[in-house]
Amino acid sequence: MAPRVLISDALSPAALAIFKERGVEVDFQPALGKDKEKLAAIIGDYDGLAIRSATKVTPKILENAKNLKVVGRAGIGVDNVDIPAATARGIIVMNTPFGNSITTAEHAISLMLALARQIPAADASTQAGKWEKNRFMGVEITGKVLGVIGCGNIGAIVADRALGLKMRVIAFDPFLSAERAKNIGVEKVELADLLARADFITLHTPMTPQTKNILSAENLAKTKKGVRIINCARGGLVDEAALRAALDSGHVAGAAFDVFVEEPATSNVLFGHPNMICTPHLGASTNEAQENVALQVAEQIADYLTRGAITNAINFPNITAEEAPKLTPFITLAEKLGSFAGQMTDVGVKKLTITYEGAVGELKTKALTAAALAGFLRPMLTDVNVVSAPAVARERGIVIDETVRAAEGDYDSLLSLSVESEGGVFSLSGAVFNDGKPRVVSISGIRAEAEFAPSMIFVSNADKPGFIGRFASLLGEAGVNIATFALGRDAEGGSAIALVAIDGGVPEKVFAGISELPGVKLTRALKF
Ligand SMILES: NC(=O)C1=CN([C@@H]2O[C@H](COP(=O)(O)OP(=O)(O)OC[C@H]3O[C@@H](n4cnc5c(N)ncnc54)[C@H](O)[C@@H]3O)[C@@H](O)[C@H]2O)C=CC1
Ligand SMILES: O=C(O)CCC(=O)C(=O)O
Repeated sequence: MAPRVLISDALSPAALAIFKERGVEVDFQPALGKDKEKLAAIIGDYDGLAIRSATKVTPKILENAKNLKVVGRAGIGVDNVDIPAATARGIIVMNTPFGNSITTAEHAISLMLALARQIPAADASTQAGKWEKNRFMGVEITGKVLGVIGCGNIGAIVADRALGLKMRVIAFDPFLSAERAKNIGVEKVELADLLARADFITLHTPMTPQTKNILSAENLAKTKKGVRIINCARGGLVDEAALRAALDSGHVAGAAFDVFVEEPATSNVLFGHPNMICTPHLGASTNEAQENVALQVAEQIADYLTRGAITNAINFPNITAEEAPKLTPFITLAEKLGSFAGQMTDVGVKKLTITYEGAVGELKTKALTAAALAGFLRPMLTDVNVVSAPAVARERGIVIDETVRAAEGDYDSLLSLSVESEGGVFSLSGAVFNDGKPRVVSISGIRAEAEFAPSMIFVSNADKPGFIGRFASLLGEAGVNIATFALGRDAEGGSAIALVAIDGGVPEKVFAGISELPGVKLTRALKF
């Protein structure tokens, strides 16, 4: 059945064509994002959801999203998606990090120029027939200092355009390297320096606990008198009430905001001030940017739903369409080894060590580790998948150790798992054979090669004559058909293992009988 995607925001129709071309069924309901109840009622029917900023992907929506595999944000900020809740449900969240950056940077520059020359107020006055030539004295921007707070994609484009306008650009961004600052022609400064020196301040950070109210009353007081402030990033980076007071006192000469603490902003403490310019979150609103992000999000969602490729996911590593087929057998192997280890573990888990030997170490090991964790946790928890497993393991205090090393043994690629629990250590290794099928190749350090089968019995026993015969007869007498039988031992008369694939399940009585066979140390019925 073709995957189904719902577009619940005003996305460019360009997205529809992409989905259709890629064999994805699509429902375009651009007003639905604003109707939480209706969205919650129908979201269960879809595999993918494409949004802009009006749709709020809340835990309540996600609870109803029984089939949802991916949320794609046609834009940058994903603060309208509850990422932890989506991750916990195994839903990939993607954005389109570059498609609207130029457009948003241009909006910031437009607002800066509009502020410098009071264009909106001058326009209103002129069209009202007032011709107030003396009222609108502006400031020149050439030679002025622009302080950029947050110099990532958009901040760097704003800096580039401002340098073209002959401004001097200083930037505060703790994650901006000195080399990158040099390359883009900005002076990297501390926040206090920026506040003291900037004639214009423009904000381009995400909203985080560190950036919330980064322009607080205290920091606004440290700015140069007559500073002008532009916010095209997120409402709440500037304390709105404190800014209103600073505008009223004349300390801040003007401000231009595209974003507000509460959106849609139909009333706001900043509204009505003569030196305030406001736009309704228009940063990304150009035909070019909307076409870019719509095409990109549709490609990304379709790629994931039809080919397993992951691009620009916030909560999972990227996997290209070329990598996906190479990775798939190892994902299966990692999941099966994890599941085997999970079914062998019934006491508190302390640590999981995953070792990649040889060529497999060059693949996306983060994705493989996530698959192994999902397999491992699934016997203990329902509803865990490769997206949610790392977060679930972290939540449970399980230490994850990932090691990559060169091939040492007989396999080009070997994946090993070792579980340290209150009951001791259990380890196993596996490989993908030339037929593309994953096999377990050793258990607790004992070599035994076996394909995974839906129903298996694992036995660890003392290597004594007669055990195999008794074990096989017990199964035979109970009418349990053996499909494959793998054996191994560490030394003659030492420890031995048997991994047996059977047709159908293991009756409870048979299982109890195996446990009672002489020499049996441990037995488990396994399902894959
Ligand atoms: N108004 C609109 O319509 C649009 C708004 N945006 C918003 O613009 C903002 C920037 O987007 P991008 O440049 O694409 O993001 P980005 O991730 O490329 O850049 C953000 C920068 O902020 C820096 N940063 C993080 N914490 C910081 C801190 N405590 N102090 C100073 N800098 C810090 C990061 O190091 C990074 O360089 C985002 O909030 C995004 O949601 C993006 C597109 C459209
Ligand atoms: O989709 C929009 O209009 C808003 C864009 C935005 O804020 C973002 O991409 O972060």
